[in-house]
Amino acid sequence: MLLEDMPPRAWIATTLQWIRTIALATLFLALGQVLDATLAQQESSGALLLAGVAGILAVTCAGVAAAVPPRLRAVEEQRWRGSGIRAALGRDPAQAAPTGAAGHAATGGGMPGGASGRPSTAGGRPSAGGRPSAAGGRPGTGEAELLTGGVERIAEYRAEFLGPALAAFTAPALVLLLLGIFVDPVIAVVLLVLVLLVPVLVRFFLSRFRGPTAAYRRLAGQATAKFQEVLRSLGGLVLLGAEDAGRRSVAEAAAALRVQAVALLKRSQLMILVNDALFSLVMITAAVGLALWRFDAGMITVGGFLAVLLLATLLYEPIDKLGRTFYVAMAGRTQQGLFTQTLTTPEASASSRTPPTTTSPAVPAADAPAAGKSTETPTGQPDEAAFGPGRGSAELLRLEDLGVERGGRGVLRGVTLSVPRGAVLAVVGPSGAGKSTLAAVLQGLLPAASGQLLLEGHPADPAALQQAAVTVPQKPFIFSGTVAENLRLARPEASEDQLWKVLAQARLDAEIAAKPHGLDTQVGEDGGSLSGGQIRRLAIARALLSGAKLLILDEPTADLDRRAERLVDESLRSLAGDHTLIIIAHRLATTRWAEKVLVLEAGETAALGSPDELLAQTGYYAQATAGEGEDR
Ligand SMILES: Nc1ncnc2c1ncn2[C@@H]1O[C@H](COP(=O)(O)OP(=O)(O)OP(=O)(O)O)[C@@H](O)[C@H]1O
Repeated sequence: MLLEDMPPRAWIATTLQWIRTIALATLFLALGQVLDATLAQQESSGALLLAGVAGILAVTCAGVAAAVPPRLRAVEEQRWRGSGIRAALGRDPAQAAPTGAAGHAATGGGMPGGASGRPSTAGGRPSAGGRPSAAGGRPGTGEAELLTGGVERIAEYRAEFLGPALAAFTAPALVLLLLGIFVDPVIAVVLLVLVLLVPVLVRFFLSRFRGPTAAYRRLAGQATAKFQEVLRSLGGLVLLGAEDAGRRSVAEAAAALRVQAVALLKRSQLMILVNDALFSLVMITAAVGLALWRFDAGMITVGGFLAVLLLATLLYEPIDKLGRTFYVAMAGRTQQGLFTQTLTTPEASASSRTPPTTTSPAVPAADAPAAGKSTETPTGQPDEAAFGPGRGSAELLRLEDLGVERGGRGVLRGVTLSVPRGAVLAVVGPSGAGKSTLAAVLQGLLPAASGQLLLEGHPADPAALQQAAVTVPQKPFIFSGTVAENLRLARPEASEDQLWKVLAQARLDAEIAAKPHGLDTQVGEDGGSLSGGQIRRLAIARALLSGAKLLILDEPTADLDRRAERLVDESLRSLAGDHTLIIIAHRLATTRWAEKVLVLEAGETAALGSPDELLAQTGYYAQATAGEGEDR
């Protein structure tokens, strides 16, 4: 089981450690020979040379072997995280875990804290809530936890524990073999018996830890579940003025976890102490006793005696390794099992968004009216809801007398609006007018306190809204991977053609094509190698790839220079007609091409009309637009 988890490159570290062990053993044997030769007043330069070469080889191998695991860890971390994100967002069970770990879901691993320690039931890790919302098509909070801390532990286990541990556990065989051949087979056999007792002792100690580890994991699961629960119901808690109760319950769960963590740490310290004191003592005492006995019997020389003592220190390596890293192993293997299990369940594998076809737009909108071709009669009357053709198959969203409360206060009141498919609606208004609140309601993140919100003619529940809408935030989430990987967050199975298609729609294709690595260009941490405008357009492309029916853009041109703003604008304009866009805007320049502009003031509809109509009036829109003109 250990071997199947080992990444191929971990063998480099293992092999180097083996060479180091042989080199060290050779050094110790050579030192014994030097001692014998010196005592006998004989030539010892050959043995000295051998000792020198072996010493240098041992140091070199140890140095290189130590450098491999951290690098491998970074690679493993990226691989598992990427795979997890793709699986979580793409619901592709086949991709859920990188190769080499598929079998662990079923077994939960043979280490403590595996199957028994997995708090997936009885108040443990919140399986339902923590799952990716299949409807939402995004990873759930439980998975977010796995994709962050969990992945780190898996990478640590696979890259930094397995290779060195295998080397450490096999080292005694090499040492005893050399001891048997070059010093004394009897001592080698007796020490072998002692070394073989190590696995028994290891099992014993690990079994002592199963209980506390399981308890710790159960409490950790409960604390996480509590935290997720409070987060999920935060809106409700705030509305009810019950934030303190939520805070208290999280604090209680965290306190219980802290107590258990301290207990676990105490036991861990005890284990390391017992390790160091007992096992090293036993091994060295046994080696000294055996060497004395064989020396008395005239079976070994003084140099052989020295070699036995020195070689005995190498026998202690497996226990030493275990004492230092067994936590890494336990946590990593458990997380690996959880990871594989969580991301390969059929529940998590149901894709709910309609994939785009190569012949249709990424967001199908067969009945969408062309941009600027609304049949609407211009109006500046607030509550007429006269945007789009009204009820009917072409209507994507309808808000009827919608009211929203935050902090016990009505922050949106009586908003009535119809948004047809393919329409472009800009929402503007002074700070605090309720623009973000409206966006949150349309994404299913805030409930309506009164009135109705209809999606395609049906009352919209939060899950349906989360499914239908994708938001491009002001600061889009871009992770350090390639352009293609960032796009495929939204649709892991997307073909290169589909990626190029959405990049073209977002007016980013030419810039990506001009880069030497094209779609495989690394975007850097937080998209550091891309400009602000490119990040915005990449996020727009990703939103398009998701196939969501509604794109909500939060200040799409905020903080951009004029050229970048123009490119983002162009990209959005090209989507009009085929995609339904709602643009939350402070900068009114970005709204000039919208079909309709909803002006919110103090939570109410102050005006609704085309930009030209609103400019002809004397309200907020005309004033703020004039103000912007002066600023520029
Ligand atoms: N979490 C919250 N709890 C209570 N009230 C809130 C909360 N968030 C916003 N509000 C209030 O709701 C009202 C509308 O805020 P909202 O953020 O929707 O306005 P906005 O038009 O988006 O403003 P801005 O342009 O500054 O982002 C404001 O009065 C604000 O104080």
